Amino acid sequence: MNDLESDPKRGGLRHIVRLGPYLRPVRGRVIGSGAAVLVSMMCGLAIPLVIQRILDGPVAEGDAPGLLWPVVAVAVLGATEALLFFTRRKLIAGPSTAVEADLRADLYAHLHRLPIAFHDQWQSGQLLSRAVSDLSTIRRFIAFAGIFLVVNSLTMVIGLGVLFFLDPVIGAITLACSLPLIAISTVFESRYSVLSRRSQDQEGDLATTVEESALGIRVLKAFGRGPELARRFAAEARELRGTELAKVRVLALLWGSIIMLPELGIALQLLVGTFGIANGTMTIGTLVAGVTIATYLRWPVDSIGWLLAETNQTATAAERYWEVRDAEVTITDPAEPQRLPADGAGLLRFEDVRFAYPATGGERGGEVLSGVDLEVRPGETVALVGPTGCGKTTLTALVARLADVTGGRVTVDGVDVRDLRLEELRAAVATAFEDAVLFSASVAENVRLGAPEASMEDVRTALRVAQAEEFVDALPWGLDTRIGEQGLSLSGGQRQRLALARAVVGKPKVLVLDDPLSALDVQTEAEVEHALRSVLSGVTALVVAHRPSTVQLADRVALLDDGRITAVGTHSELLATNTAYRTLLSTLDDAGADSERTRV
Ligand SMILES: Nc1ncnc2c1ncn2[C@@H]1O[C@H](COP(=O)(O)OP(=O)(O)OP(=O)(O)O)[C@@H](O)[C@H]1O
Repeated sequence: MNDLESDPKRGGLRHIVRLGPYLRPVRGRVIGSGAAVLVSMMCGLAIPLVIQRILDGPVAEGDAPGLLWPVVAVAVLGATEALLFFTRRKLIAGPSTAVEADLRADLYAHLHRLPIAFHDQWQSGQLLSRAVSDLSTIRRFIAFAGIFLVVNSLTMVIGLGVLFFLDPVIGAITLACSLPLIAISTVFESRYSVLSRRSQDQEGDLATTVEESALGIRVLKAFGRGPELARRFAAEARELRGTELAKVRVLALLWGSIIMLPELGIALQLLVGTFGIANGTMTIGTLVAGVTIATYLRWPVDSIGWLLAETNQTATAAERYWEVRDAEVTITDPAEPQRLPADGAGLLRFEDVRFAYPATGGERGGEVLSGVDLEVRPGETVALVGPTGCGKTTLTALVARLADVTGGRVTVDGVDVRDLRLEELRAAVATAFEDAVLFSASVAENVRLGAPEASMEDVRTALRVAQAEEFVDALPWGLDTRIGEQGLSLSGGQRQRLALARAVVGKPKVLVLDDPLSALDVQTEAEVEHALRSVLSGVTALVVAHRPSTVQLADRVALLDDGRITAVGTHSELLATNTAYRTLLSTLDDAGADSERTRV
């Protein structure tokens, strides 16, 4: 999902308006903060009017004692202005960060609910930049740009009104110089919004590159691909720089016009005012007050373009945020959930199961599974074998509903997995993957991800089953040892055994293992499988097998080929009767032997 450029005509503001429900709980403080800054600006506007009175009154008449109250008024107005500015900051800091935190928490929770298919299609860097920099942009808008856009517009209107009241000519000159600014800002806004979206997407791409390089650092180092990646990164960074420079050019053009026009206006006011004073149609106080107000209005007028740019950037950030939040959660609890039978022993069945990946890049995804029928009886271990890419992993993902069948059904104890609440299904079915991902947490916390309520005794039993207790006890803090990002400080075999412990800790009825033993040496693999069998004798297990040794430990073997189960039987039956199985096994043999040689 890259380089989506927003169409300015689509009305980016609606993406900001959709943030409304998040602002509702803090609206009192947001409005209070806006009111504080508006009153503070009004105090600033009032000061030139008092100055007018001073110049045309006590100063013109040489009345020194008459200066006292106007001077006190200026001091009080100045102090109030400063105090209210401070109040604005204090009022808005809490709400803006609270909204940012709520948006971020909801995004994170939504990411967890979204199906694997969503995560397959989105780069993690794009998600990261939306969760971090786009939300910071939204926070800045709530705390600053949003409020000032309203307050500065109001100040402009009120200030112009005061100028017209003071002297219609001075008012008209200021208005004439402000109107072109609004036109220029509108043109600038549409150009800036396209650039702003582009730069935010490019930032996401950069984040993806950094993240993938950090995760794959071993591969990159082993293949000596660091310099090439660095060149690619530099090219991406240059592209982002180009977009940022284009943004600066648009801003520079805008600022040029913004600075020039008000200066021109002040020059004209001085000219007209000097003639007015000479003709006796204007007082010195009125001219000074008019020029001071026009100068005071420069910030509200000047800032409009910049505030519109911030609004644009926020609209883009909000659009990017909602793109993720609007992604459909396709795997949900059923409307009328069923329960698993209390006396169910864990019968797993695939009935005419079909599956096709969603279409990507305009191409329709072909069917990977086209009518799979398979029964794994309670307590039985079935090994799933088949040529590479035939759909073994895909089939295992359907049991715990990491993806949903596109035809047929998967049942556990006779209940369609789609009729179960996800929580109940995932407590009954545990999955361990080929890639043993561990999290930055203690050993115990990593194992407990499989069953958060598990007692310390349950954790120990699971570790024992997975032949992991011994090495965990040898770690510096035993079960409390924090393991590094993705458990990188552990060996591949240790990580696999912890992943196995995590799968069995909840005592599931059905265990789905997607070749989780691939990183173990033959002896440890046999120990783990032996322990798994003896301790969890009541578990139904479907194991994707890439090694003959794994196949031999299963009660039966199912051969998946061309989207269907083409043979089921014991290892020796299939060996004796099925040519395709014999051929496949000889390739597995070779692969197994190769991997053993690699280890030696
Ligand atoms: N997320 C995905 N989107 C589209 N196609 C996919 C996706 N994941 C897998 N496939 C395709 O589906 C087919 C089956 O993949 P799967 O990983 O299930 O095979 P496998 O039998 O487990 O392979 P292996 O033995 O190599 O692990 C392959 O052609 C693969 O390219």
